[in-house]
Amino acid sequence: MTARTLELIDHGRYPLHDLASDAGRRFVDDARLTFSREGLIALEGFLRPGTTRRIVHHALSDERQGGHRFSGTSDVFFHTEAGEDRQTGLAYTKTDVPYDRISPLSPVRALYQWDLLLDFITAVVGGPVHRSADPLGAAVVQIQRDGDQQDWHFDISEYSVLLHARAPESGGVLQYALRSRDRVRRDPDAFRRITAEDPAAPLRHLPTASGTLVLHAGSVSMHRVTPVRGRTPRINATLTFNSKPGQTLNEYTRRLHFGRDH
Ligand SMILES: O=C(O)CCC(=O)C(=O)O
Ligand SMILES: [Fe+2]
Repeated sequence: MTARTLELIDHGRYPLHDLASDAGRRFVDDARLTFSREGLIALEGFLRPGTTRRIVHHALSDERQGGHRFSGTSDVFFHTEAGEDRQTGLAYTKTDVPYDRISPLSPVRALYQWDLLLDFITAVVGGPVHRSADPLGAAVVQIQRDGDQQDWHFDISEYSVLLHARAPESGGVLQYALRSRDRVRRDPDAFRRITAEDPAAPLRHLPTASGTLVLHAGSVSMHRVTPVRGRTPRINATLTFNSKPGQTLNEYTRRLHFGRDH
């Protein structure tokens, strides 16, 4: 299983099986530095082309059989802050395939269950991480078509790995405000500046590129996905992790994104 999972990635460039070697240590040191400076790392060409093709194939058939079309608004904190329901006011759309509807044959499942990926994340974030225990949101495949977008939010999970499988013709950029949670919670003006893309509160941008693995700390950096444009859908998988075992989403978020609670 592990040997075969290794073949899903470019392990010559990204030696997840050999982190104790000189090359492995250099790779982790670089990733750790970038993660602490930028709040995320993006490993281009991490997935082999055959892997992204298989993710796309399963995403499109899983979408037909178990995809949930979301259309609406949400609280940027997903109800994790008592007494808060902070909305940008934007109605947005996207389609999610929840974990229990992702094909067992999709590489997304093999990669989520792969212990070497867990070891790599642990090394980069500097402490043990665990897979989510959420039956629906632990790992999600997202399909975004022309006009779809995800509004500003903070993730409930501490860490997300994003697997970019297909890039759209344009749009579909991950924008984030580095370590903005405390600022946004305390200061409505900070929130307004970020969502208005005020140059005084500079945002970081990450376009979608097929094959890239992104690791980000989405619970502390407010982020969104800009509107996708064109006929090619954006296809992305989100795998979630926490420093504590047994963590889940909440009912609000499950109902919002999957239309059901279990
Ligand atoms: O699709 C992405 O790049 C990010 C999605 C996201 O923010 C999320 O699933 O919470
Ligand atoms: Fe997110």
